[in-house]
Amino acid sequence: MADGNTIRPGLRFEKLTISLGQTRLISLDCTIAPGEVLTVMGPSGSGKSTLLAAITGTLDPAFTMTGRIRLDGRDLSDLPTEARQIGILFQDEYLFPHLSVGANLAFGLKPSLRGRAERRARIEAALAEVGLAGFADRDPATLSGGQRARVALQRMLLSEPRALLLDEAFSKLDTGLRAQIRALVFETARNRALPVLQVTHDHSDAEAAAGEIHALA
Ligand SMILES: Nc1ncnc2c1ncn2[C@@H]1O[C@H](COP(=O)(O)OP(=O)(O)OP(=O)(O)O)[C@@H](O)[C@H]1O
Repeated sequence: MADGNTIRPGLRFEKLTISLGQTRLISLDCTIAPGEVLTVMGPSGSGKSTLLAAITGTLDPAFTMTGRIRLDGRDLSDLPTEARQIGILFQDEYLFPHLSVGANLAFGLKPSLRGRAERRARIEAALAEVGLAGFADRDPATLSGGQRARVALQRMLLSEPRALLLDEAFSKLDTGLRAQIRALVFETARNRALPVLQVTHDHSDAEAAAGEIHALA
């Protein structure tokens, strides 16, 4: 059913509440516009993972959710997880250790993309974009932490997400690398007009995002 909100681009939380029994964990009513970042901070147990689960469609039935989450106007509750077009980066890159870098990136490609040459070209272009041209046949274990982070970013982007979630995505990187990868991720999100929701414990992540901060109690 069309209404004023259905055409609004970005990731929108419409009077979203998530509770566990009588305890209200999340109360959110805002829009993350394309290219903007919302940082969610809060102590352990405050509901950060719960919010991410609600967005990806993996919320445990123990929680009660009211309100809506829309992505580019579409109500996400109508869609299964795999159809939500949400990209996620975690603190671990989750690259498959027994597969080459190129084979890892192939997991990001849409199944509808057929043709070996086209798939190979997409993978090569994704690697070149982050300074890793020629790395397709490398074993992930031979890459530095920063290189692995860039492969994980590109694998996620190959799936053509329409929003990006960062789950403590930079917390395993040391200070210099953290700033570098973080700048790359935020710049990429701006260039691709992706709304970003980042969950972090780190104030430098929040400052670097230069967006709104939502504190959970
Ligand atoms: N499946 C579940 N069933 C019942 N309670 C749960 C379940 N998953 C999480 N919780 C509870 O919900 C609350 C929020 O948990 P959540 O994992 O979202 O916190 P968090 O902010 O991500 O914490 P952390 O920073 O430690 O990862 C906690 O009190 C947790 O114990």
